Amino acid sequence: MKELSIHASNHSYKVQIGKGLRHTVGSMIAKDYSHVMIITDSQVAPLYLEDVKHSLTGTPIDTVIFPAGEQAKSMSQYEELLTACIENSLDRKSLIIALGGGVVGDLAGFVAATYMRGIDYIQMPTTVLAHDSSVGGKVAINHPLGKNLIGSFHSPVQVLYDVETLQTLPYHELRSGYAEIIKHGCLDDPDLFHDATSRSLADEAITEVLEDHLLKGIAIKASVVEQDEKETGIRKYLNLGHTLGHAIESEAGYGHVTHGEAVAIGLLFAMYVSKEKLEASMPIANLYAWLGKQGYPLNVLTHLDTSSLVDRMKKDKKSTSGKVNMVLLEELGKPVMMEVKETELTELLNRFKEEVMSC
Ligand SMILES: NC(=O)c1ccc[n+]([C@@H]2O[C@H](COP(=O)([O-])OP(=O)(O)OC[C@H]3O[C@@H](n4cnc5c(N)ncnc54)[C@H](O)[C@@H]3O)[C@@H](O)[C@H]2O)c1
Ligand SMILES: O=C(O)C(=O)C[C@@H](O)[C@H](O)[C@H](O)COP(=O)(O)O
Ligand SMILES: [Zn+2]
Repeated sequence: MKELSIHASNHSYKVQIGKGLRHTVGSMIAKDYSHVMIITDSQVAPLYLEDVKHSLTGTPIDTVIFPAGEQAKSMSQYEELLTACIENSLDRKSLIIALGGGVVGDLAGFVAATYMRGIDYIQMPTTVLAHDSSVGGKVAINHPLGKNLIGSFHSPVQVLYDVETLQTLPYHELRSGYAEIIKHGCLDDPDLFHDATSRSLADEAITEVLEDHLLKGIAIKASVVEQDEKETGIRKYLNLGHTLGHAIESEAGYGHVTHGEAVAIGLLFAMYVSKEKLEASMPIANLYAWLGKQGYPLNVLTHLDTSSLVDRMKKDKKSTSGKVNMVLLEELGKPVMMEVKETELTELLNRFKEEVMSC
């Protein structure tokens, strides 16, 4: 098992990564709790819920299963989960376990952040993408007008990543999660970027390097969130590719394009803007070709209206007074924040659609 410690403002927590951890959760939890509520989704539950439940002995356990998918990060689903907490008499000494991908982590984490003004929760990620979402304490639900607009910072008390669960992950979800690995490579590890984008994700051999890529991604994320937990400075860099990515997700309708698929297009756009505004040398053609070969749905952008996307980008959490701030790259491994004016953004997005996305 691999382990690293993250120092959050209120507490430190361990990220433990290994095979079969779902069978030993009970003995790995550091504290006694009055109640444990496992929150998971309808696809993960039949695969792993019993294993986790079985490992927890001696504490009353409740389980809540919600329909899988991005649409669950909604007000109505959030309210249902809070109702389940109240009906099951969870108290301030209770623990929530978020068993699943980023949707479960963000939603259950937001419930934990707000129920009785905040109770403990453990992240048990089961997707590649959740190497990112389970670390750092950002929890949120979506609003029809924008991604993750309702949320909080609430760090987990532990992250238990059973990488054996990734064996059942469908290929398109593995691919989706790789967008965040590539993002972490762009931000702080060009070798990781080059290594990941020189492989075929459909190849069986990816499982041999996957754990290494996940560990590298987690280490980069951990280092950033330790330095800037509440995103007043360098944490904004973790949003590389998300200014357009989030706009695509909400404009297309949550769940029509996965988070990772949208971020992949957003990464290409961030590279394009970096090339145009900073004269940065960016591997745009290589990344575009690699994403296409892996089957990322790159054509979704052509069906989305530029001015609607720009309006959505103006509502991004990094924007101030409607001014869009994007994370750009001076070179791979060197992120920088930059304001992009509305007219320029519209022009760049139109040119990006024509020059890059219609090849
Ligand atoms: N909080 C953060 O820092 C952060 C970071 C990145 C992304 N996110 C959020 O994460 C979400 C995306 O997460 P995701 O891609 O994990 O999506 P997800 O949680 O919807 O999981 C993707 C699909 O895979 C299924 N699944 C999960 N684990 C499985 C397994 N082991 N085997 C088979 N099927 C499995 C799920 O049921 C779902 O259908 C987005 O809402 C995004 O905004 C948050
Ligand atoms: O942890 C962060 O900070 C990130 O930006 C990581 C992103 O991959 C993630 O999608 C995050 O949820 C986006 O945050 P948001 O503040 O733009 O909603
Ligand atoms: Zn993301």
